[in-house]
Amino acid sequence: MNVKGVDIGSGQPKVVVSFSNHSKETVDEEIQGVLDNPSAVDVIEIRSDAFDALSHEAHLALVNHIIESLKDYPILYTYRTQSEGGKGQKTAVEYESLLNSVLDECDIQLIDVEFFMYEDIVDALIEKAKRKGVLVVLSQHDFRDTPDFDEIMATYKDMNERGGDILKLAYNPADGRDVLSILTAVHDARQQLKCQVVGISMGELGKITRVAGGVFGSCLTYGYISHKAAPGQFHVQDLKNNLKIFE
Ligand SMILES: O=C1C[C@@](O)(C(=O)O)C[C@@H](O)[C@@H]1O
Repeated sequence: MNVKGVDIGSGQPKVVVSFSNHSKETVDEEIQGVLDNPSAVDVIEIRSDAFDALSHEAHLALVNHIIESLKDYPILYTYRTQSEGGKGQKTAVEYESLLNSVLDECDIQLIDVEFFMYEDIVDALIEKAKRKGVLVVLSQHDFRDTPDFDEIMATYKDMNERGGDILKLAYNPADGRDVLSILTAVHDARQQLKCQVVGISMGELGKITRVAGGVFGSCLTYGYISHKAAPGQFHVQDLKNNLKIFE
């Protein structure tokens, strides 16, 4: 899948930088960080749950400011709710309405939709994104546990059936076996499903999934420039350097 010249799903996993700690000033710092490291970044993730204090208009204006400043990069819009480990406190109805406005008013290429949101909301957002030509990253996160292998596979399969373009699961491992479970599930999902997949094991224990995930079939890996968006993330420059080992 080619998005603004970035071929997601071929070659090494593409490096997504998460912009996750926002005021207008920190956004500008992060934008500058990308401009200073242009080859370390493939995709920009706007973690807009950090904008909760802003009005609806100011939120959209800040999203558009980032898009305008980084025109050459594919943009992934993500509003991560508190129940999935983000800062977002919006209700399901507010979540749907915000994502609808972003699809209408912002020039994004990818949108993250939380898979375990109400079914009708997820279906409506997928349908609208497809109409607009925006790729859907269906996601699930658990910052406490890793489900067992069969449950992880079942989630990938359900996400595939519901029409996600990229299926992304991120879990917290208790031990090395949990890390292996997600990597094995990434491998098997990639073999069995038509979709692109991402599997992340968070924290120190899971760091290997961020650099070696591509060996098993992960198409994206998330890093940071100024603030980690999740435990275990690498700076994007370190990610790119480490990915070279697997070329
Ligand atoms: O879902 C993901 C992955 C992530 O949680 C990580 O573990 O790197 C970071 C988030 O910003 C992103 O939306």
